[in-house]
Amino acid sequence: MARDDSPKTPKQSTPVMAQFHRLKAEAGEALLFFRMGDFFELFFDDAKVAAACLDIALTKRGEDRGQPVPMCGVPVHAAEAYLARLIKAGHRVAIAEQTESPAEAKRARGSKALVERAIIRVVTPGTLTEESLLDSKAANWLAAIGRAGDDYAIAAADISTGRFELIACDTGGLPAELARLDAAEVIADERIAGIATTQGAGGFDSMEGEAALKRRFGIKDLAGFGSPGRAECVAAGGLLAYLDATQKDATAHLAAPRRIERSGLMAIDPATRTSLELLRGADGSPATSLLANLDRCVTPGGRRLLAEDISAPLARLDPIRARLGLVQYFAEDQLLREDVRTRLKSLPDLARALGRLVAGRGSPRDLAQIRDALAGADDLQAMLAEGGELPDLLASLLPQLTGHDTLVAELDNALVESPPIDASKGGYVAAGYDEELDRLRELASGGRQAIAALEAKYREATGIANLKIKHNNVLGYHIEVPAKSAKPLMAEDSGFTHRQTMANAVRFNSPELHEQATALAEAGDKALALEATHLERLTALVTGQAETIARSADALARIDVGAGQAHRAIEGGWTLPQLADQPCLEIEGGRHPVVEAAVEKEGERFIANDCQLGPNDRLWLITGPNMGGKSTFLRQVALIALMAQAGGYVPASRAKIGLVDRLFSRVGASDNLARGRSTFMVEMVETAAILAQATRNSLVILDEIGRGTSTYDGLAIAWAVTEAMHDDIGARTLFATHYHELTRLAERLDALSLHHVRAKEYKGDLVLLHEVAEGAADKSYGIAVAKLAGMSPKMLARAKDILSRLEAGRNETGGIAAGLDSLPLFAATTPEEEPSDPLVEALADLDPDALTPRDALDALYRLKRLADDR
Ligand SMILES: Nc1ncnc2c1ncn2[C@@H]1O[C@H](COP(=O)(O)OP(=O)(O)OP(=O)(O)O)[C@@H](O)[C@H]1O
Repeated sequence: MARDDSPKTPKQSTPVMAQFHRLKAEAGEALLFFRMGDFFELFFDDAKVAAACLDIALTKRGEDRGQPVPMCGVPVHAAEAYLARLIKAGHRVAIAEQTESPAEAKRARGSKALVERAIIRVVTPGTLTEESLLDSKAANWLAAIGRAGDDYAIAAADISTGRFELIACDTGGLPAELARLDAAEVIADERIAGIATTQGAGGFDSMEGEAALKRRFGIKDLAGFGSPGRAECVAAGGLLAYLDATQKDATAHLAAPRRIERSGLMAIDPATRTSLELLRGADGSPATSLLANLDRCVTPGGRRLLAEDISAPLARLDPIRARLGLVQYFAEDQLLREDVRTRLKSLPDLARALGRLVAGRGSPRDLAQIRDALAGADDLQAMLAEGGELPDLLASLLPQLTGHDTLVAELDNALVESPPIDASKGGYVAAGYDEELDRLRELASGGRQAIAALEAKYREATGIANLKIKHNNVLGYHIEVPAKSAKPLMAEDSGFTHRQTMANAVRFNSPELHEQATALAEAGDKALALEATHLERLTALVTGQAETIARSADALARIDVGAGQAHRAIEGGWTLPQLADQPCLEIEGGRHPVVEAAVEKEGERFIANDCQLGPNDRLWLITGPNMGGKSTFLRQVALIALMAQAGGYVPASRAKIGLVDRLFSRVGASDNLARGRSTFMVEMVETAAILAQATRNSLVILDEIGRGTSTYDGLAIAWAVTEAMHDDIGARTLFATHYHELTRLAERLDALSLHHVRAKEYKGDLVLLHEVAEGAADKSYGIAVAKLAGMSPKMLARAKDILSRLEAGRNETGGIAAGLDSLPLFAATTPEEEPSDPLVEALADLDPDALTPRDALDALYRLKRLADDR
């Protein structure tokens, strides 16, 4: 007999396993959390994956179709923490809940009935709303990519706050837009080269998308949304279908879509974002980013908005000036600024509380957060309105902070001061709000008193001093006495009914207790049910005003960013930038905020530098020793332009920024981490992208491009890139290089000028001055930097020897650029300081006629030592 036919290994699954298989088929690739009582269980491969990821025990649960069933589980009350880890590790999780209680199942379908289960939600990285799963400082975008012919578009939603954006772009623009959003999850229904996406849930169709948008927002025509194009409708269709598929019956919170006009924003590609360390430092940590350095916001909403401002600086004068006007208003009035910040600090996260309520996952505490935040917004409005002449942006924000008086009053009357997150135990509706509820609560509390009185009465009647009335989930209320005193109560006519005998105690019931307990439970149940209806009604009241509440949340966030930026500007002694619409860039006393903070922490001073780029001098070629500060200078110029266009003050004593349409920052191969492709290849691809996209109005930072290949190839590429940048593109460009040969380009290219970071040798040691000066560097000081780094004297001596041979060879042949023309190397420059030679200096200092024989011998030893040092 074949093994499968044995009665012990039935081919059919048990009913519960059959139910599991059905739900697992529905969940697809998502891990299935299968609710069984107090646990979410995972089976088969899901169990293996989850056990490994969560570091929990993998067990077995009998057999299914002849095969053992691997299983692991997490307790329901702690599920959120486990979910967080699975989501972080990139998994999606389908939650299958029991949709009826075991008692209901029995009542409906008999004693052996299986409890109904259904997937109530698929938790994915882009569709989170729970506070504990989200980063309060960052938006949480789900992005869907749509395509119609050659046009692409992104539909992006952050359902934790209800933001919804439609962005039209070409394939080339996709990575930049996704990088701006820093999306938690990207879905598509086809593969898109270079972008990691997961499969959506269908709906990627322009007609379907249009219909879904109309249905969702109850409109007849999309003209009100700025008539999104076909690709945008495809993307929106995919996004809405995915939200429906993951949220099931709950509706995700979405405001009307905002079409993002990319021309209104400074374009910044992913490589530039990484290189400028906007949201994460080079070590990947947010703590060392530009954002962390700038962030003085006091609300989570403000922090999220600042991150967006930094990720998407503006490229139009008026809106930038509006933001700057707000910052200036707060910068110039310290008392007002502090008052605003103190008030904001105490406010809850309005946008996210609203997101949870609209998504159907709201709690009584979320309602109280709405109440407190809206009341605070109203007070803030009243205070700010007294301020006389207001900057335009603030004047337009103030009305958005008010208008919720009735709602606030209702929530105020209805809720206790600090209601719980868990609604199941009640206690969140305030006393005095509902007479019926008060009556039921009184009954319940009267019942508890009556039970306490009963306990006293029984003690007295039985003479058992430690008789107790207790409560548990199995027996409900019962009387418990020590085993040794139980005998009289066991008698037929004692008035007590025996329920349970334990090792040390015996439990009883009595008709009186039963009656009181039933009354108590009924009153309690009714009170709970009544509170639940209030919760539902109040939630509906709030979600009915979701749009205006979301607007209040946005206004609070903008005010927080304005005041926070002002605070940071005052702290750092920053300046209000001037914006212009010609391609100029004038920075006096510019600083790199993050490096400055790091340098100051070490007790040193950061050296401020100027930069002047304009039509006649738009390409700076910067040379100088390693560690001299070239990269810092380049990045600080880029950051100042970015911070100004994000609408904030800048770390400089004066700054005039001609609007930058696109910002590029590239770091040479050897400074970059390998990302699968050869680093040199990455560098070339990225440089090609700059040459293809940069315009006259762009700002380009090139840091040692061309270094990752052979010297000749590298120089040739750097040379050609510089020429193309100068002649064809005309973007404002800063190019740091170690190829001193490039400085010869200054002879031919009118708008190119030479600069260097200063250094000098003092008594054989290199001193880095971190000062940017005109002209090219006199030499590269590589060996001196190696000495600073602690390389051994023997190694250094050998390197010096090799260097002098190489240089001799170069002089004979005319150097590596000999073939280009007959100009001598570094012809454009006059070295600022002759390199000093300690041996020559010591010799020059000697006056042989004035020496005693003893001095002469000492001098000889000294000279010998200096010669050895060389
Ligand atoms: N303006 C400045 N004032 C004070 N210290 C500075 C300044 N600029 C840079 N530094 C310090 O010098 C270090 C090196 O700077 P940076 O990386 O910009 O040099 P670099 O010239 O680009 O070097 P490399 O060519 O090796 O990449 C910084 O980490 C910082 O500590």
